[in-house]
Parts: sequence; C-alpha cells; structure tokens
Amino acid sequence: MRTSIATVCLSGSLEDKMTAAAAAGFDGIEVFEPDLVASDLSPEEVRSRAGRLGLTLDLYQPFRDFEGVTDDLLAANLRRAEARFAVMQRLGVDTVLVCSNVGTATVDSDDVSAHQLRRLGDLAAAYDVRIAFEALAWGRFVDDYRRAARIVALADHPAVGTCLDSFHILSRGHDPAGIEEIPAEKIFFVQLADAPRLAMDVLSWSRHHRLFPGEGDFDLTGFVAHLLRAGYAGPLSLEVFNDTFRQTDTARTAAHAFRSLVWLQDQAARRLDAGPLTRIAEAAPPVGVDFVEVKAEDTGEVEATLDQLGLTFRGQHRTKPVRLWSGGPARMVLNEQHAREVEPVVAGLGLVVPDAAATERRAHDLGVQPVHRRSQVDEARLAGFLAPDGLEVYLVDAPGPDAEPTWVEEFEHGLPRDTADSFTGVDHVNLVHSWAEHDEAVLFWTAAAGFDAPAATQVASPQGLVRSQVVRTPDGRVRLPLNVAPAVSRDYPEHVALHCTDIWAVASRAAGRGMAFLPVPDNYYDDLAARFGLDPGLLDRLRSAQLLYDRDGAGEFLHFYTRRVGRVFFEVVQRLDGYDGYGADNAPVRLASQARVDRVERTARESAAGPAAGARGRPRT
Ligand SMILES: O=C(O)c1ccc(O)c(O)c1
Ligand SMILES: [Mg+2]
Repeated sequence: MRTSIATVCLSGSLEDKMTAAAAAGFDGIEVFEPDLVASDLSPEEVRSRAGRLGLTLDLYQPFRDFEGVTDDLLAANLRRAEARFAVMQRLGVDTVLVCSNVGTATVDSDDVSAHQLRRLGDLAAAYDVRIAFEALAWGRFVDDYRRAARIVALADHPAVGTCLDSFHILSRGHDPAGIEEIPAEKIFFVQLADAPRLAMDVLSWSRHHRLFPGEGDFDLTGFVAHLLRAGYAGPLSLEVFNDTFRQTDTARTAAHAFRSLVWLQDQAARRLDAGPLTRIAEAAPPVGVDFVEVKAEDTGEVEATLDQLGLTFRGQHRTKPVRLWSGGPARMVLNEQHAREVEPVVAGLGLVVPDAAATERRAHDLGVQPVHRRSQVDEARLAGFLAPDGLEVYLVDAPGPDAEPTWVEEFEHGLPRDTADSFTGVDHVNLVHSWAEHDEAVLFWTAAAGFDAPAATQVASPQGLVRSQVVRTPDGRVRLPLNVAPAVSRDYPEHVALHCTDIWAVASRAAGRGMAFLPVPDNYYDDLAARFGLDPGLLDRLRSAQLLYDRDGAGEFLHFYTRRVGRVFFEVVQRLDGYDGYGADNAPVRLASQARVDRVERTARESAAGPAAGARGRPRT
C-alpha cells in the first residue's frame, strides 16, 4: 500500500523532513500545519519540492475545534476553514484532517455536528478539498471513532469522511473490529501509531509517548487487518508524536519509521494471507550464539579475565590480530584489528541461524545496513548487518549438534577444546543504548532478527531508573537485555554472561587464579536472608564466594560479576530448575558496586589510557 509520514514525526525544518521522508522510501507526507507556518518555503515551493522528490502531499492537518458549536461560532469557524482551504489549494493537498472539538464544543448532538460538517463539506467542495473527521481520544463530545463515523454518515456529504488514528482508538480500548462496519469510501485517511501501555492522561500519552508500529503494546497488525477487511485502499500513514524522535537525526529516524511500516505490512499480510501489502523475506529466529567479539587496542586484560574464569585459549588467527577463547560452546573472539585507541568494547555478535541467506534477505528488505567481514579467499565469509548502536551482527548457518563452526579452524597454536569444562554457552549479552537508540533497537531486534520483546522493566541505578527491555528468541536460546544508559554516562559498560553447570567450581577456580570479583556488600546478604529465608549454610557459602542469588516461580539463579575492563565485563550464571530471569533484583546492587569501583579506578585509567575512543571504536553517524 502507499506509505506516508506526518512531518510532526521528524526533527528539523520542513525541507529536512521532506528530503528524509523521500530518501527513506515514503510515497507521501502529511503536512503538519505548524511545520508549514514556520517554514521559509511558500506553499507553491513546498508543492514543487515535493514533486521533485517524488512525494505526494497526502494530508493537511490539523484543523481544530470546528463542530458542536453555536451558530455564531460556526460562522467564524467556516471563515477560519476557508483560509486553510486556500492554502491547501496552493499546496495542492486535497484532504484536511479535522479533529474533534476539544475546546469550544457546547452542543452534544450528532445531528448538530453532522449538519455543521455538511456545511464545511459544501465549502470544502468549492476548493476541491475533502474533510477527514477524526475523533481525538480526549474530544469534548466526540472521543470515539464509532461516533465520528456515525456523524460522518449523518452528514452524508461526498466531501466528508473520517480519519482513523490507531492511537485514539486503541488507547481508549475501543474495539477496532467496528472499522469493518464503516463504508470504505468514507475512510478518507488512516494514521498509525503504536504506544506503550501507560497509566496516564491520554493527551500527554499521545503527545509524548507514541511509538512507531512494532515498538509498543498495541496490536497494529490486527488494526491494519480490520482496515483491509473494510476495503480501505488509501495510504498507511505514520503519525507519531514522540520527544525522542523529534531530537534524533532526521534521515535516520525516517529510515527507522519506514522500517516499521514495511514490517507492519508484512505482519498484516501474513495474518490476512492476501491483500495489497508489501511482503518481505521470511526468516526463522536465531537458534544460538556462535560467538561474541570484543574489540580493543590491547585485548590482554580481557583475555586474563577469561583465563581466570576458566575459558581455554584456542589460538591466534592465521592472518589477523584476532584470538579465540572458548568455554564449552561459548566462544569469545578478541579482536585487535583496526582498534587503535579503542578500549575493550562488545563489537560483534555471531548468531547461529537456520538459514543465514534468508536472514540476510529479510534484513535487506527492512533496509538494515549490511556488513561483511573481509576475509582471505580460503576463510569463511561472514555476512551480517549493523544494529542501530553499531554492533556488528554476523550470521552463521547452524552447524551440526556439538560441532564447532568451520571458522574455528582458522585459529592456530592454541589448546584443544576443553570438553570437560562446565560452560554450556552464552546465557545472554547485555547491550546498552543511548535513550535515542532504544526504540529503534527494539524494532530492529524484533523485526529484522526474529526476537520477541516481552514486557519491559526498570532497574534502579545510582543515576536513577534505567529502562531495561529484554529481547529473546521464542525458545529463550538467545537473550539480549537492552538497557538505556543514563544520560550522564558515556562509557556505560556492556556485559557477556556465560552459563555454567557448576558455578561454585567456576567461582573458586577464578578466586584461586586471582580474579577480582565485583564486590558485593554485606548488607546484600542480610537482605537476602530476609527476602528468601535462605538456609544459613547456603547464605554463608554465597557470602564467602561473593555470589548473588535470585529465585522465581520455577527455580533458582546463582551468578557473579567480574570487574569491568574498559566497556566490558563478564557475568557467570547458573540457572537451576528453569529459572527464567536475569537476577533483576540484584542489578541495583551490581550497579552501585560498579559505581564505587569505577570511582576508585577511573583516575588511574584516565591517566594511563589517554583519549577515549567512541562507542564500539567507530564514530557514530
Ligand atoms: O494531539 C493533537 O492535537 C492531535 C492533532 C492531530 C492528530 O491527528 C492527532 O492524532 C492528535
Ligand atoms: Mg491523528
């Protein structure tokens, strides 16, 4: 279907927004009146610029507070409208959004509102303009799309139809199935927005917290399915009021927005099994983590930590300054290539997928930037893509059960794989995003990479509450907790958690090898006793081994953390009896302890390391 985006979604000038929308792939835009009013461009210039960019101008909006008024006010409102219609004629836009009256309505009558919209329709027709009447969720009398559609039916005027906005309908919990009762020719326009479920007044929710489809809690796929069953064939347009998206790079946000519409059409097409919707390549979710790559100018300190944790050095790459360590099927790649002045960062993630070519095609269809690992002719070619935060995600076809991937053979002069160690794999990789990247990252991991996004949580840190959104494959074999870094912190660390079957042994070996555990305060163990009523013997063992503990309905969780090296640290975990969480209640203790250690170590590190490189060692775009 045709795609469109309201200029209010994007940052910058009207020109910036138009250029970015066209470059991202949108067919058209909704011109938000304040964007035009604030622009240097005349309506004629906007029109010709749109033509050059190949964009249609699909809607002019909003016209406010029209219906349900006294006769005096009606006359004034018609005059106001006529001035707008004249501007629309200069712009060449044929549809105006009229949102339901929130301020001046005093007459609560469908008949009166219908009569007044009919008057507006007569005036509009003289300018070749159509009226798309939208029920705002906080309208004075009209706050339900079904009532707006009833009024439109009563108005019974060819220039008067309705605009359906998913936010106003779904935020109020109104059943969208009623869309199918509206005659298709009366649905003049459709606006799409997702949102997180929030308990707050609906106006503030709408003006600040809308999200692109796929990033919130609304069922946009079902919404689009109703539209198509109703016979709607106009554009699908994004109207997302969001303070973050109004502050992020215009071109990047437009591309991010377009991805959400491509994904949504594909989802709806799958549900309907037909329709005029864009389809994209199908790809099954990842089935495992093949490797995690840490990049640094000098990986020595990270490797010392891996050694203390009990991983095995597997060798040096034949041709590159890259080294491999493994613990069971958990593989860590330590990369010093092109890493001048880079402190250790999580730079890459290898995902085992059932069909790498299919996942590559799907990512391509969603406009994700590809990456390829340059390799020698006889080396495995790794293909993949860039996550929004710059993480390189590589795709590896699933090897046979228990087999190591063939690329492992490129590493030489190391020790053989230790088949007796207790590591069973990478449990999770905790990635950290800036506030500006977070929603884009959620859409990226779910839409392009096949992850699910269960309900988000918040974790208390010394800098306040941190948003935490886990994305995980449906079977839980790959888990990525995504945290938003506090705004004040530019070098917030990320971590790799390794799962093992005997954490007591791993911890005691690490202690024996001199590993500096992240210290756990005594108060934590007192609190643990109070919270869980643990057996005193177990409590003592936890305290002396500096292990953290958690329990859920299914089982128990034991874990510990290393100190950070650059922007990386490690966690070792053991899940017992199907424990499914991440020790979230322990995160505040971990974050506070890290802050204490950081304070002590920062001075030393800063004087030794010189200027810090950007995130993941590359400049951000
Ligand atoms: O928040 C508003 O006022 C507003 C304006 C126009 C719209 O289409 C809308 O959905 C909301
Ligand atoms: Mg709207």
